[in-house]
Amino acid sequence: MSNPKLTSQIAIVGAGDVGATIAYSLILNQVAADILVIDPKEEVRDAQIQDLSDATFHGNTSTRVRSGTHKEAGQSDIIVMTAGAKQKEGESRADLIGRNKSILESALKDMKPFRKDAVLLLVANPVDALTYFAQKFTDLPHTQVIGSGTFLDSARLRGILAQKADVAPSSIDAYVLGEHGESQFVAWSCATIGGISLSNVISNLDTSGIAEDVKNKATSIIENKGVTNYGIGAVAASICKSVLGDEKIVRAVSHWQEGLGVCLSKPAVLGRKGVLRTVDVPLNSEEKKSLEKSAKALKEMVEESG
Ligand SMILES: NC(=O)C1=CN([C@@H]2O[C@H](COP(=O)(O)OP(=O)(O)OC[C@H]3O[C@@H](n4cnc5c(N)ncnc54)[C@H](O)[C@@H]3O)[C@@H](O)[C@H]2O)C=CC1
Ligand SMILES: CC(=O)C(=O)O
Repeated sequence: MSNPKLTSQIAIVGAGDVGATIAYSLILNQVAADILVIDPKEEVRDAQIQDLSDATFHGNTSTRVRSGTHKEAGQSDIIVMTAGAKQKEGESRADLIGRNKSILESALKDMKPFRKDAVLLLVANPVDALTYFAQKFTDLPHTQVIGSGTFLDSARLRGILAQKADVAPSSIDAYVLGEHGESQFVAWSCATIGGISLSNVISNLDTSGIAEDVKNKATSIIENKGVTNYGIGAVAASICKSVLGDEKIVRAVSHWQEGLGVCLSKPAVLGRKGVLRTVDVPLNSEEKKSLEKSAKALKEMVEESG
């Protein structure tokens, strides 16, 4: 069935496993009229476009998928940056910074000038550092340059808690905050199920074990299949939908933190202008220290990358 309301254009920069899965999720969820796919590997790009187009011939016939240039990407409503190297076994997200920072800088240079209301969504890793650099490399307002951050980790956390409490994940409000990486932490003190404090619903929760499982989930998937693509596909498409629909949904995404001098994840209200505002959840003193530790780790990562 066609959707006459679809008018927006989303550019997917990087047509590898993650870029293609995000595009697929955008098609299934009928988020945009046009999806531009940009990748210097033309054969891979064109094959992904042909395959993705097959998904638009039944059900969602309103979305067109085509190849584009970096310049065209800069004129899109949303630009999703997945271009870059992914972790090989034994590598951390932080190990990718040198390679992915240069790819980011050259890709963004080729996209200029940006449409004034464009929202730039960083997905490539290390996502918090790349969000910081994308803000430096463009003249877009900081609020329009965001990273998928710990939205994915928070979804993983909700999945575990939902199983333990035997409730739907959507009834759980629980966040992983800070870096999408080693220094992330769970804000246990403000986690709720159906509005009730988590500790009143589930007793004897192994909080440190769960936090470790969430942190290590990507590594264990990558060890066995070489990539994580479906979780981020759903998460990135959901951010795009919230932005284009000006939905004002609250999600933990990476964005500029004035007081800390880095980009990291805190819950934020998402709308057409990107991050409309940060939601400062009340953290206990231990969690406040974890947030500062995460900011320090990210600052060092950014400084060491030159
Ligand atoms: N933020 C998150 O939660 C997640 C982030 N990722 C990250 O996403 C990134 C991409 O992962 P995959 O798609 O699996 O990698 P991939 O290797 O399958 O695809 C990357 C693509 O980027 C392309 N590329 C390189 N330079 C480019 C440029 N200047 N312009 C356009 N395209 C360019 C490559 O040709 C390649 O096709 C990695 O950094 C990975 O760590 C992956 C999963 C989750
Ligand atoms: C690869 C990655 O960042 C993730 O799946 O969380």
